[in-house]
Amino acid sequence: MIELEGLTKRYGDKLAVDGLTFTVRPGVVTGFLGPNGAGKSTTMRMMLGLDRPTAGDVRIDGKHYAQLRDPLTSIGALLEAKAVHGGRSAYNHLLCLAQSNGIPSRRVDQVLETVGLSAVARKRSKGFSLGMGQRLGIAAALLGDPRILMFDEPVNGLDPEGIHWIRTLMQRLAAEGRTVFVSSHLMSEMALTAGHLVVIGQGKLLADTSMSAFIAENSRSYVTLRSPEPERLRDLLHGAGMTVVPRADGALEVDGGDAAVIGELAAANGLALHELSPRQASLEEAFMQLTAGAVEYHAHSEARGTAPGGAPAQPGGDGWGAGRQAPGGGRGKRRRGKHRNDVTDPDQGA
Ligand SMILES: Nc1ncnc2c1ncn2[C@@H]1O[C@H](COP(=O)(O)OP(=O)(O)OP(=O)(O)O)[C@@H](O)[C@H]1O
Repeated sequence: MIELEGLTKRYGDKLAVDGLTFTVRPGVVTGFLGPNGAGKSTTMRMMLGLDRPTAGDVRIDGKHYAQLRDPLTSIGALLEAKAVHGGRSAYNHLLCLAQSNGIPSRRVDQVLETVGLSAVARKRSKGFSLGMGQRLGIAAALLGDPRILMFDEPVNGLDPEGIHWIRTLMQRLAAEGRTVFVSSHLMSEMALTAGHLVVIGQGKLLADTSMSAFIAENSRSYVTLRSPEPERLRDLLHGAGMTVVPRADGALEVDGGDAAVIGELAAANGLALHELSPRQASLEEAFMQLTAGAVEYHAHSEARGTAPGGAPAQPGGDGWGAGRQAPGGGRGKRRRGKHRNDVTDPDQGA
């Protein structure tokens, strides 16, 4: 396990990490999410003893990183893909790491095989592509066969095959009962990879929950309907206590009722439906809702006419429809000029 308690890091005036308390557990891939500058890399660096906390504590299986005897056998990490001496071959890079960490040299060939670099093992890593560099970094993380693995943006710059490979590897490592902690900005990828999420914003913990609960709690789900008699349908659903918002394209969006109930109600009242689609919110939509108030660098070119996740905006202006509030107590509303490092796009005249 990785246990953080009140973990805090201050750089001058900047509180980069602000009292984080959470536990990363084995057996599941835990995604670590947050907008740019939220403090993810700083947190990971403190976990690895590369930065000293201003306050609080982080323990790896109950110990501080500095107390681990052969750290690579307890925790493996990919922080920066190309943190490798370019003149060295992949094999020699890994061999040096193995020798300085009491790891048998046969592990070098094993991990090269695992990451698919055996054929280029004797070549200088200077000529490696971004993807090969990522694979070498992952090989180093796996070298000590650690029970805990940590990856900072592992799929950055990878092609679809590489992304798929990393996803499968992480899930396999978690299925073996290891602790897998991974940061990424690729929400669609994270949604496929992680079972648990830790989300931070401006250094503070915003969520520590399962993927499904996170999406359910931080996004709105609704049913989209189309009917040749939209007004009759709207009155019927209103009468049943549902909130109905007509869309500009003629569809109705319904909160507060599930598709089966709506379909049966329409049938019982002789109303034809041309569409009845429950809408499952995406991780990206939920993430944007939760973190909108914690975004440090925020462009002002707001997409007018679409809500996060692509739902058309209502005349109410915030994309959630008149009279409704975004989940999370309205944190989802974008407010101009609230954030310290707001970037104003002069072309937008904001
Ligand atoms: N060495 C440092 N000196 C001063 N400020 C720093 C230093 N390292 C990080 N920061 C600041 O701390 C904050 C958190 O940075 P960090 O890199 O941890 O965020 P992040 O969540 O990893 O961001 P990103 O997603 O953009 O990689 C940022 O405001 C950053 O500018």
